Amino acid sequence: MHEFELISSITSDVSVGDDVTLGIGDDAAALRLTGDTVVTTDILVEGVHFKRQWSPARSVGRKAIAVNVSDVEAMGARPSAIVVALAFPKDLDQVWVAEFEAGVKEECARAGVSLVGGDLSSSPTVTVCVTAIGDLEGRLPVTRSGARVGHVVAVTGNLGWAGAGLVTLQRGFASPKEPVAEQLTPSVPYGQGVIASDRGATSMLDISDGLLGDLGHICERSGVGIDIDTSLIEIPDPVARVAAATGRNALAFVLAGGEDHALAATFPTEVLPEGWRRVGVVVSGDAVSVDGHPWDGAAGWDHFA
Ligand SMILES: Nc1ncnc2c1ncn2[C@@H]1O[C@H](COP(=O)(O)OP(=O)(O)OP(=O)(O)O)[C@@H](O)[C@H]1O
Ligand SMILES: Cc1ncc(C[n+]2csc(CCOP(=O)(O)O)c2C)c(N)n1
Ligand SMILES: [Mg+2]
Repeated sequence: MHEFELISSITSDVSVGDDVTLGIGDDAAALRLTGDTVVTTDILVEGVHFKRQWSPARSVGRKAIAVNVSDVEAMGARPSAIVVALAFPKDLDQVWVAEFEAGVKEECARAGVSLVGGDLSSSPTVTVCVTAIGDLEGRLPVTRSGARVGHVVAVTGNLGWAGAGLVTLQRGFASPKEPVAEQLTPSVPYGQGVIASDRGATSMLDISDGLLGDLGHICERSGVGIDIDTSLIEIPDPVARVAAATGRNALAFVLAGGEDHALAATFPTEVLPEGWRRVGVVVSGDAVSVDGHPWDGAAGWDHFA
């Protein structure tokens, strides 16, 4: 199949939301948003973020959308639109590309975003770059810099699952299935970003590199410390099972495992929105601690370490 046939087959059945005034098919799309626009991009590279032996194409397509929309959620914006650039080897099976695009559309529907454009190229390995756009709808962005001493630190979504899934896959296993599924496609708590913003969240981010590492960004930008109270941390059963089977520390998966794309935020009061759970408190200082002590385990993911 040639490039333009491929584009037609990908874009023939795309439906869009009311904020799209011009969808796929021209040099650019047009959107009519009601407030300030948030824009974010994240890249997925074969061998770095996924392996084709581990991930069905559909999961890669879904993950590419999920990890980007979670950044829009983390700003307290309503996810609006997505563009997807895909580069892949010339000899890649066309079914792979079709399934990837099906995954993109499936996750767009789950996230409530419109696919409004993209790009295709050939490349030695599969690379996906997505840009996501969100509408603040009159709200202020929830940044990383608004945490103040005494605020409650809370999370919504899964923690530890994707990291446990990665270790499972690295050891050559495909089960337990739930953590593996979360590694292949994180379940982002869609809708919670706007809810947190409306409930007064003072800072927020999505957890891509591990809870402690990412909360460190809030500490740095807000000029505070954060203390995590491990008595408040639940260890999900499948995560505990992977830890036991691999001789690892289950708490380390939850605190330092990456790629769950849960949301973490600080709130000025104890009363949290439904679905959020308290994990700690903002303290004076400049770093994240665990039960009052520095964490001596591995920090979060670093692409260039
Ligand atoms: N190559 C780049 N050029 C310009 N800005 C960049 C570049 N890479 C990252 N940034 C910006 O730096 C900030 C932090 O980016 P980073 O990728 O660490 O955060 P993230 O996207 O939330 O996390 P993750 O990539 O782990 O999901 C963001 O504002 C991002 O737009
Ligand atoms: C094949 C394979 N090897 C390793 C990993 C683990 N991994 C890759 S990127 C990342 C952090 C988030 O990335 P980013 O900061 O780019 O969002 C993690 C934990 C994986 N998913 N697949
Ligand atoms: Mg990024």
